[in-house]
Amino acid sequence: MGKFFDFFIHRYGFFAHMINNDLFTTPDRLFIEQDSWLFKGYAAQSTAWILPALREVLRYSPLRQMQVPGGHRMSVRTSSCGSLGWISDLSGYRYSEIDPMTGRPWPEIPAALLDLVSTGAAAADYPGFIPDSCLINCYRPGAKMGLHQDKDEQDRSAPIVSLSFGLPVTFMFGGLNRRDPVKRFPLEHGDMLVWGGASRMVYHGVAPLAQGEHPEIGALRLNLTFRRAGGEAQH
Ligand SMILES: O=C(O)CCC(=O)C(=O)O
Ligand SMILES: [Fe+2]
Repeated sequence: MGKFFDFFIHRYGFFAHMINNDLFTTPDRLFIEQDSWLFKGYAAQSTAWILPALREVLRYSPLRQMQVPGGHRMSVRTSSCGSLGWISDLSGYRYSEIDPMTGRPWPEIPAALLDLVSTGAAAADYPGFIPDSCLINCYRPGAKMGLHQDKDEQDRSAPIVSLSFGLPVTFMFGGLNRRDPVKRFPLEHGDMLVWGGASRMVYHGVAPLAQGEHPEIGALRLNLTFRRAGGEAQH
């Protein structure tokens, strides 16, 4: 009865939450795995302010294809905002306070996005989540991200909150070992995926993006991944 019971408890919890919160655009959250939830269309009605804010961030710290330690470049174009940004180069993966492309600190995470994400995390039972890093991933058709764990963060008690916009993609949600079975489900425009707790270190990735044209975003998928990368002292 485990999952069935869980479903009812969380369903009830969700509606209780909704009464006090009108930010939600869809009245549901879907159980993915222990401590992990999918909120369909959570941010779909917020693109009128999210996209201009993002454009501003990317004017300051542009998208680029980072080099991985093996030498080739990622198919995904990335940038960051927040006090720490995720970077990759020949010497490895890590977080940096400075954008290596501009030599300046990363731009701030727009305040309204912080609010949206903290509210979303709370609805997934992670109250008080304040990310210090937002990785911006931009996929063109064909771009993908292989199965990996997010393990460059110091504070693994915090969840990961991910918002997707534009073209749909197949998300792969595995287990704690690379060979564990992988659940596959679509991430579509406005979806929010929150994972943490017992699932914080799961292997995950996205399948190659299929061709298409999204009415608002064009032939792209944008993914914003909010994390707590530094220790408690980082804000
Ligand atoms: O694009 C996505 O949905 C996943 C991104 C991701 O896993 C990462 O940036 O670490
Ligand atoms: Fe990841």
